Amino acid sequence: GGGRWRRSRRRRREAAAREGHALPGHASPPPCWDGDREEGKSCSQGRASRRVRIPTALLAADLWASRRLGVCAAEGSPCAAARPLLRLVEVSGHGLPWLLGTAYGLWRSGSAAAREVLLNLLFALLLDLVLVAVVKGLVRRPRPAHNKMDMFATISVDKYSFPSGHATRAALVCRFVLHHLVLAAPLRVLVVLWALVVSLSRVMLGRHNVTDVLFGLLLGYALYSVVQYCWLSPLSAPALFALWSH
Ligand SMILES: CC(C)=CCC/C(C)=C/COP(=O)(O)O
Repeated sequence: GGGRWRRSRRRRREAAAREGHALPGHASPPPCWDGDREEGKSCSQGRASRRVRIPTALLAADLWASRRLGVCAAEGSPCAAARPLLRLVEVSGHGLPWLLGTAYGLWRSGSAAAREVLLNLLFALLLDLVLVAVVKGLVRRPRPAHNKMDMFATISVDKYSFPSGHATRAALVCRFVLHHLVLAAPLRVLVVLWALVVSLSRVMLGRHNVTDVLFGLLLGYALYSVVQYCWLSPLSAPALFALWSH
């Protein structure tokens, strides 16, 4: 009796996973993701090379929390009125304004010290873009099903979700600015708040799942340590700095 009940329950769970919906008492069933199919579909239908296995309970909790927090994901969402504001927050953490702004600052900078800091910020931003693109391309986690893909200036790997590029940039820039700029305490708090709001807004806009953002923050935090370790200076990279002396 017990064995048959367990078998039939397992069959129902597998069928639910194939169809991408949850059983009563189970937040979400998918056991893995495959970058070319919507998350929540059975991996038995995907190609082995594209599969990423992660604990089912963690994935289910992640999908459940991300759906609940995606309150500005579309026009009909509970907090749709806040969507335009969050899209402005999105622009504030986008790679393009940061790259262009830093390059412009570098071009206009009058002091050697400012040039050194800006050159390292540019290096950090480029390293971040490459690293995120590589991880997205390897992991191939699809964006949440409730995401509306209306972001500006994306590259091909941006159809993938893990990790959040905005979250890595927010953590990286936050650490960089706090370390290299002399700011009054209220401004330092604002910088940290900006990084947190950019990260939270990724889930609220439906762009990302919670784990994409948490991993992105960790990656950006760690990346800053790499940038500090490889710090470019007139001593370590004389050829680069010689570009400005002519
Ligand atoms: C085109 C350039 C220079 C950068 C792309 C920036 C971008 C669109 C990142 C995606 O961020 P999320 O992974 O947080 O959605």
